[in-house]
Amino acid sequence: MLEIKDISKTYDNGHKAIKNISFSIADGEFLSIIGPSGAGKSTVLRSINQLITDDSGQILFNDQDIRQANKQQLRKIRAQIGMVFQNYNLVGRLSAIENVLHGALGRKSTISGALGWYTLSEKQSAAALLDLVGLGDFIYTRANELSGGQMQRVGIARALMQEPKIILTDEPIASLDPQSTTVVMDYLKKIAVEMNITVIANLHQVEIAKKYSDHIVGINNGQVVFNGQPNELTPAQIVNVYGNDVGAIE
Ligand SMILES: Nc1ncnc2c1ncn2[C@@H]1O[C@H](COP(=O)(O)OP(=O)(O)OP(=O)(O)O)[C@@H](O)[C@H]1O
Repeated sequence: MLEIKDISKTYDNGHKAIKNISFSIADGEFLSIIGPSGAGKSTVLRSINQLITDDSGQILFNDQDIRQANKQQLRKIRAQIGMVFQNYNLVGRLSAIENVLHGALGRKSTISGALGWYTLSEKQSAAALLDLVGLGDFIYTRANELSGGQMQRVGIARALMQEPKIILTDEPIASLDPQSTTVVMDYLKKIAVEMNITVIANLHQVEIAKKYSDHIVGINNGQVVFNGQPNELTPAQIVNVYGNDVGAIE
């Protein structure tokens, strides 16, 4: 269970990016954050694993306030939060399985991680995760020889290698064609449903958010203007979230 309580963030240039944001997320829930460009979606996501520090509020992860965690506690919390990136963040010259194994680094000693020493069981897990995302035939393919959709599935397998409780993903499908979008979203959904991993995704396309989410939070100008189930997101609510940024709605 993750509870975001009243978080606000003003960047160093004085811009108030988010204001008193609150919402909560149940375990295994697929939550989408929607809103126009610049609304504050990435700021919220970055707050959750404290890539930026908020000015005020609480972020409770299983009742522990992430904002109050010391370095060691934060490392433990971050180990439970996997990230899936818009631009995949893979090492192109390394194979799919080597990229997935990088997901285990947080649990290894610095030396064995730096030397790329992985146990047989870690290698077996990485191969099984690639199989899970439909890439069993591409284990030894170099990442830069994969399609965008396949690279994103490697990114998902790498996040899973971390054995996370939560996956955070900022625009995971922004660089993908419609067919790859469906495949990647289907796998993210499967992870939430079958592995009970909470998925929090910033999404630009409302229809995709409605199709895949259990719960949607709409942000406009740094504030929550919608917090509910997809079927509660009526056309009027969508206008409320996007204002005049109609292009984003389609
Ligand atoms: N490091 C920063 N310093 C100053 N202002 C920032 C910084 N990062 C973001 N902002 C500003 O804060 C606001 C919210 O940004 P954020 O990236 O969270 O929005 P977003 O909803 O994710 O937008 P997009 O959909 O375009 O990615 C924007 O006005 C942005 O310009």
